[in-house]
Amino acid sequence: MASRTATRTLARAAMAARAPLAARAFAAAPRMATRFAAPAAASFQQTRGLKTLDFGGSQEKVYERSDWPKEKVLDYFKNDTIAVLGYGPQGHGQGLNLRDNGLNVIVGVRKDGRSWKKAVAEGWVPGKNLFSIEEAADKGNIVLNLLSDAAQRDLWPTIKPFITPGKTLYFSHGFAITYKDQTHVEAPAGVDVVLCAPKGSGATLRTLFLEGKGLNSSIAVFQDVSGKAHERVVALGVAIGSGYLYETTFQKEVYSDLFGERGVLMGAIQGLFRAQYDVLRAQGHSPSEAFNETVEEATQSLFPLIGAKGMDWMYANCSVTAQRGALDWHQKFYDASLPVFNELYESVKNGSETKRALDKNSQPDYREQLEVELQEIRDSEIWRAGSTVRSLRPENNK
Ligand SMILES: NC(=O)C1=CN([C@@H]2O[C@H](COP(=O)(O)OP(=O)(O)OC[C@H]3O[C@@H](n4cnc5c(N)ncnc54)[C@H](OP(=O)(O)O)[C@@H]3O)[C@@H](O)[C@H]2O)C=CC1
Ligand SMILES: CC(=O)[C@](C)(O)C(=O)O
Ligand SMILES: [Mg+2]
Ligand SMILES: [Mg+2]
Repeated sequence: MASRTATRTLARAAMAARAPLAARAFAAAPRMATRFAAPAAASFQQTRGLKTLDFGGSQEKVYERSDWPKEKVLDYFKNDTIAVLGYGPQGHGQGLNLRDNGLNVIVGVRKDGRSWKKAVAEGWVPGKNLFSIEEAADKGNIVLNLLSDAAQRDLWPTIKPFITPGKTLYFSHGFAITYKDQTHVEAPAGVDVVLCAPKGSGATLRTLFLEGKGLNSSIAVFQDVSGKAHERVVALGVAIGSGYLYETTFQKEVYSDLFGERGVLMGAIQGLFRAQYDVLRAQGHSPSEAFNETVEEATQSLFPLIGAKGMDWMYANCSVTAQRGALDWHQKFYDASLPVFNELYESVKNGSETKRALDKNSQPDYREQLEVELQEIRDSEIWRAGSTVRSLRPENNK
């Protein structure tokens, strides 16, 4: 019921949005698009670093790292030991960025596992700043729980005794706390519980930091015992290498994140690429043509234009033939996918997605199982064709 009402509401919103879109005569040539480009978001208040900005008509607060220069961050955390539990993509990115920022940071992972070896290879020293999960949780007064979400459930009874009053417990996902009926992770008494969720891969968090840039992250406070939880999570967000921070709640973060990664960011794009490629192949196009027209042109040419200046900018840099056709067809794709997105959101909200992630990713061979499916993707024609196409990029072909 609820999802049907939501579908109807969204469909109505879509109808309302359609008219002005058509009327806006999107046939703008590139130079027109530049002239009529929307003004940069207006800033209404600015206490250095904190701004209220207009996001498409809604006012939201964002925090920028300009309010937290390196010396201030160093001073702020001078008496703290930051323990990073887990060394997956986020443990790696956040841990190394904290270390390079000069903070007192230690890593906790299970001894001699894959993460332990990776941490040693990246300069963490056993007994100095690399410990078992229990030892690190004990030594740290700010504990960054960056274990896999399934391990956060399974190891909570082990970690909990070390999260004593006065400490700060930090997550990069609202998963464990929001779905506490499934994870049994309850905020411990006397502890600040905060979230800073980088909106991108840990690898990108690291590479952007090294380039002097920053990934955006969302922040939230679930439990504020010290009265300083908000300030501390902003400082931590900056210290791990975020560019700017926007506010959310644990629940909003986990709903949107699980939805987005299953949707456009990963699952939906994989499905769309595959469907288009299969039609082209069935109609007699060669693998290289099908791949180029589906993936290579998207990632190498058109999608970066969306990233640079928005959807209308990508349109404006394509032929008017392409613009006319894509504007006409986009609605059909919207209509076809809207019910799937609604079904997905419902599946996130009712706990089915988290239940499956917890069940699957707590199996002893979960990584091998995932790898089997990744290998199937790698072995499929589309991605084998892609490998050859990538090898032909001049920069890969020296
Ligand atoms: N990947 C990303 O870029 C993003 C992730 N997040 C969130 O950040 C958190 C960390 O995710 P991510 O960095 O991807 O890490 P992973 O999900 O890949 O988890 C990796 C860590 O969990 C450890 N682990 C898994 N199972 C166990 C176990 N049974 N006992 C002990 N350790 C275990 C692994 O250790 P070992 O190697 O020893 O198995 C490894 O150090 C999650 O909450 C995730 O949702 C948020 C934003 C983006
Ligand atoms: C990279 C990221 O933010 C994801 C896709 O949500 C995740 O890895 O969980
Ligand atoms: Mg995410
Ligand atoms: Mg995620």
